[in-house]
Order: sequence, then C-alpha cells, then structure tokens
Amino acid sequence: MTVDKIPPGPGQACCSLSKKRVGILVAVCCVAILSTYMYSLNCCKSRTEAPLKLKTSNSPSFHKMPIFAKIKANTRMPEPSVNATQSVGIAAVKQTVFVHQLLQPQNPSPTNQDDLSSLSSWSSVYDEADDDLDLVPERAAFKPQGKWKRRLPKVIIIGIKKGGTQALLNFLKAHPEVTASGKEVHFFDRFYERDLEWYRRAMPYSYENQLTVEKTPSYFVTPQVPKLIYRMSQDVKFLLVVREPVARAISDHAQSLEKGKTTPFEEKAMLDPRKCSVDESWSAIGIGLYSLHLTRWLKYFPLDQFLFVSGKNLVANPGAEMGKVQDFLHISRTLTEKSFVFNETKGFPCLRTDENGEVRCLGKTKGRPHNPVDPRVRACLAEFYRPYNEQFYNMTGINFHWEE
Ligand SMILES: Nc1ncnc2c1ncn2[C@@H]1O[C@H](COP(=O)(O)OS(=O)(=O)O)[C@@H](OP(=O)(O)O)[C@H]1O
Repeated sequence: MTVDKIPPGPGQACCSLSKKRVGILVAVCCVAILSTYMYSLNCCKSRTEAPLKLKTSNSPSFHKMPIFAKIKANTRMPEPSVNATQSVGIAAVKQTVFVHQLLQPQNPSPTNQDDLSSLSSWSSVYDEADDDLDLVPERAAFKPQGKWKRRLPKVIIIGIKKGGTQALLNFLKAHPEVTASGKEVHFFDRFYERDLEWYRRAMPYSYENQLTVEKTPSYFVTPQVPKLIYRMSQDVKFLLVVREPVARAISDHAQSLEKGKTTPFEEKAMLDPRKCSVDESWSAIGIGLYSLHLTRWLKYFPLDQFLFVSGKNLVANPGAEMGKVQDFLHISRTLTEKSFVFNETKGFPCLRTDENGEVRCLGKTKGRPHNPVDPRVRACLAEFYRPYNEQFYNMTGINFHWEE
C-alpha cells in the first residue's frame, strides 16, 4: 500500500508559518535577555570598582567629608605597622622630638579662608598654563600608546630642597617617555583637603606609555607625606636628589637672602660659635638630617622604591647620573653624555634640546653665587652632621663621601 503525501490544507500552512514566527520570536528574546545580562554584569563590575577609582572623590558628599574620612575612602590597602627596628638609633630622644616639631608642616589651614581663596585661583591658572607646557611628543622614536589624558604620578621627586631637584626634573622632561608637572604641586603637604581628582587634574597630559612625574621637595621633610602617598598608591617610585648638608644649608640661606632676609648664615646656624653649638631649630639645618627623614619613609615604602641621585654627579657628570635614573625608571637611555653641554659662564651643565645645538640652561635662581662662610662654622656643622650622614650611608648602602 502506497501512502501518498497529502498536500497541506490551508489550516496546516498557517500552522507551519506561525511555528517560524515563534522561532524568530524566541531568538529575539534570547538576544535581548543575553544583552541585558551582559549590561548588568558591567554595571556590577564598575560599581564594585568604584571605591578604588577617583570617581569616589567626585561625589558631592565626598567634598564635605573630613580630611581623614577622605583618606579612608581612597584607601586600597591596610597600612603597614610601624617596625620598631626601623627607627633611627642615633637620634637621641631630644633630637627626635625636636626634629619632629621642627618639621611640622607650615601649611595653610583648610579652614583659613584666605588660603582657600588663593588655592582656587592658583588651581585655575595652573590648569591653563600647564596645558601649554605639555605638547604632544612627536619625536620619531616615541610611539604613543593609549589615551592622551591626565594621570596620577608614578614617580615623585620628593627632595631634597636645594639638592638639584629642578635640574633633575628639567632633564627628565626632555625624555619622550616622561611628562612632568611644571610647578611644585604640594598636594600632600599643603593642599590635601582637595581630593585625588584635583591632584590628577594638576598633572600634565600623558599617553599610557609615559611616566607622569611631579616634584615637590618639601615632601621629604613633611611628617605626614609618606603615609598620605602610601594611601594613594604603594607603587610610586621616589627620586631623591641628595647634596652635602652644609652646602645645602648655605644654598638655602642664599635663597632667603634673595627674598629679603639679612641675617648672616653664621648667626642663623650657630647658637654659640665658641662652643660649636648648632641651632637645630633653624629649618635649613633640620632639613639636612637626612637619616631621620628617610626613616619615616621606610616605614611605608621599601628601599628599592627610592633612587638616591647624587646632586654632585648631576652637575659633574649628568649623562652618567641620568643613565642611572633612566634605568631605575625602566625607560630608554635617551639622555646620554651627548645631551648635555657644560656652560662655563653658569658653571653648570645645560641641556642640548635639538640637533641644531640649541641649549637650555636653568634660570637665574639655580646656581646662585653664595657668600663665603666662616670655615670654623663650616667645620662645626660638618661635625654636627657626621653621625647623621653615616647613618644615611648605612641606610641607603651608598657612601656619598661628604666628609672629604
Ligand atoms: N644644571 C644645573 N643648573 C643649575 N643648578 C643646578 C644644576 N644642577 C644642579 N644644580 C643645583 O641645584 C641647586 C638648586 O636646587 P633645587 O633645584 O633642588 O632647588 S629648589 O629646592 O627647587 O629650590 C642649585 O643650588 P645653588 O647653586 O645654591 O643655586 C645648584 O647648585
């Protein structure tokens, strides 16, 4: 018996058509459900990441928070406990307390209206001026990657005041893999009542494959700064330009003379010159106690996150010193001996900016002439600094030979 295929009637045709429609409908529904699911996944992700991002500090309520609550909101990791063995042995109790008091930040108080108004005008001027400074690097060897935007610094020149920090910053700025803020930002020692978003906006534009650098030499001696930087990031690299502390103090004093102060160096530095008694309360002396300041930093960051740049070598052999800096920052050795020209009139190296021999030196305020200082006072100060210097050599593992 053969079974003939029966042609479909009108009802059956209608049925197979509606099956097709149902199929399409199901497919559309599946796509819709899937995309809703993906979208919600994304939302959840960004919501969980939010506390780690700068967006936290954008919320209006964030600005009303007290300063330490703000710090908490931006905290990523628990703080390290203070290791007693890391404390400086030679610092007598008197000195430790003394230096601590001496180095209390002379910051504008966040409640002081005058200070706040000067902050905001400074900030707006800054934004405009800084964009001009940072041109898109178009040098042949550099291939920009990622977005062109402002980023928090990965490298901070934390000091030492009068060590040669501006020279280091200017040299680094000539490197295509580096962008740097034009001015000292002072976020961690003066303007911390502002948030990280403010700090980021104070930075120049950069590509993803560039390092953002800022320099504020007072960070090194301001007690709260290591902790505050640690709360921002534990991966920051620090550059510290060091200089023999007596020469540093004299340079500091030369700057104050230019600002209108008149007391001679010897008078400021000595309580009693006959007894060789040093006035440690003078900030120009206190800044030179490098081992005490470094101790505070090492409570938060390991030694290998610091590079101790010799201010002396930066003048005598800038190519070699910059080689160490570039290696430490893992950037190409673009700056070499050939990048510098010694300017006999200025007595300092200057930067060769292009092939045509254009040379740029630091301004008049860097490399000032110093008044002669009484050799007996110099000798007293050298003796005063000796134990601190030795301790600094031990801590860093570098003998800077400042006694010679
Ligand atoms: N290339 C070059 N040109 C000019 N000056 C140079 C250079 N390299 C290092 N120095 C030394 O830098 C000293 C100023 O240090 P800082 O830039 O750290 O000063 S500041 O803290 O920013 O005020 C400055 O100190 P003074 O000589 O007392 O002015 C210089 O000795």
